[in-house]
Amino acid sequence: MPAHEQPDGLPPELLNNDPDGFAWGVWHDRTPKLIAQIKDAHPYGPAQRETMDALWDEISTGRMQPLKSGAHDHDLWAAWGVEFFGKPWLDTPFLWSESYFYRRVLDAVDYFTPGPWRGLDPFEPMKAAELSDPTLETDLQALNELDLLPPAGQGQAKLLASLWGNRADLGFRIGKQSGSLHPETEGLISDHSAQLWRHLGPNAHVAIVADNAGRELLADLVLIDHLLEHHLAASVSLHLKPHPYYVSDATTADYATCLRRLSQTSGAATTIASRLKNAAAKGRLTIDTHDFYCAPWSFHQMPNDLAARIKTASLALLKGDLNYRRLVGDRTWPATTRFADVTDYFPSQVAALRTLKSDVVVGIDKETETKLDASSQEWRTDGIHGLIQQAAGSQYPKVHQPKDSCSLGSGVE
Ligand SMILES: O=P(O)(O)OC[C@@]1(O)O[C@H](CO)[C@@H](O)[C@@H]1O
Repeated sequence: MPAHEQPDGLPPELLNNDPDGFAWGVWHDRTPKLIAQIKDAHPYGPAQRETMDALWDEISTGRMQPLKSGAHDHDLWAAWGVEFFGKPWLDTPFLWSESYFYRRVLDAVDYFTPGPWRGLDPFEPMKAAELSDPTLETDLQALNELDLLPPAGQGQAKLLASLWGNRADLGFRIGKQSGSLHPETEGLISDHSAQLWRHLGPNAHVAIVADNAGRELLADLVLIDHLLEHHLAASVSLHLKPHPYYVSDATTADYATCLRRLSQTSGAATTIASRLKNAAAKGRLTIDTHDFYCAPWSFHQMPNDLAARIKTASLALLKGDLNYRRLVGDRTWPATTRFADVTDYFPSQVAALRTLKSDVVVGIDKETETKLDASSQEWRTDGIHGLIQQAAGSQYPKVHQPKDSCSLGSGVE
């Protein structure tokens, strides 16, 4: 057995404690800046500020603590965190601990606590700033020219816009220069888009598991409209986060805001917004969510009720880096591992649209990997490279089986 493999045949999970790993920078550089930004963004009182500071102390010098005892989901997290609580944050898995960090931020700012701060999205000012960026108007006006292309060309352009919209992730930009943006296909290191389109048609039901609000969600909405308008889908369900997460992840409130923003730009954007509202009114565009979308586990542990809903889709389109980590497992997979091999447990046909922003990647051919490794680029994490991957089917042997689906406790749908 190769040295990097675990006895169960899976490569090890990515942890936080590798100074050369991507997670190291997240905890040492990005997290303190993010905590400072949240404190700056709202007129929080001393208790909330002290809790935020205490969280940073705990992460940087202490051991991971459970949620405060009054939290509605205290018991759930107590069970989920049993093997991690009491350990230094750096010695825990990257996927698990990052998710828990966002849960602790909501605790610190009283997001779930009955009282005046309940429901205030700590990341809202950062999301709003993106939607008021003056360059956004020009980008939305460009939709008018797109209308002049033949439908297939429009579709491909909108698919790529939805992919590259994922570059605009706000959490990722903290502490980084915004990289030079490549138009269209430059930077695309794996492209199964031709295969993806084959799953679509007048009777298709598409589930889009969204990632970020702002520019990315706007691009997703434009793509959804295209699918519905051009008979590439009979219906689309847009899966959003049930509460704020990973800074810019899209919630229902963000969806409503993005639709409003679309309708504020005259021409094609307004037309798209009104078609989408119409599709929503007719039940062709539905919104879905589940607490599991903010749980710290990979999709192998997707609860049965969510899996049953996803299973109705002809194709599930998973957006972004975090959904990719959860789909393939946040592990040290060799980059040449077949995408189909690590995703065939998923309840439906699945495609990933992802800008690479963390260490994990699969489905890259050897030649491409060698070329990228030889370049001076940090191609796995620089937020510039992207992929569109789709498993051709389940003709490959399963590399691993789904684990037992996770329990979300009582009171959760
Ligand atoms: O899912 P997204 O929005 O594309 O990316 C989320 C992300 O920015 O957050 C993590 C770092 O905090 C990384 O996994 C990833 O780069």
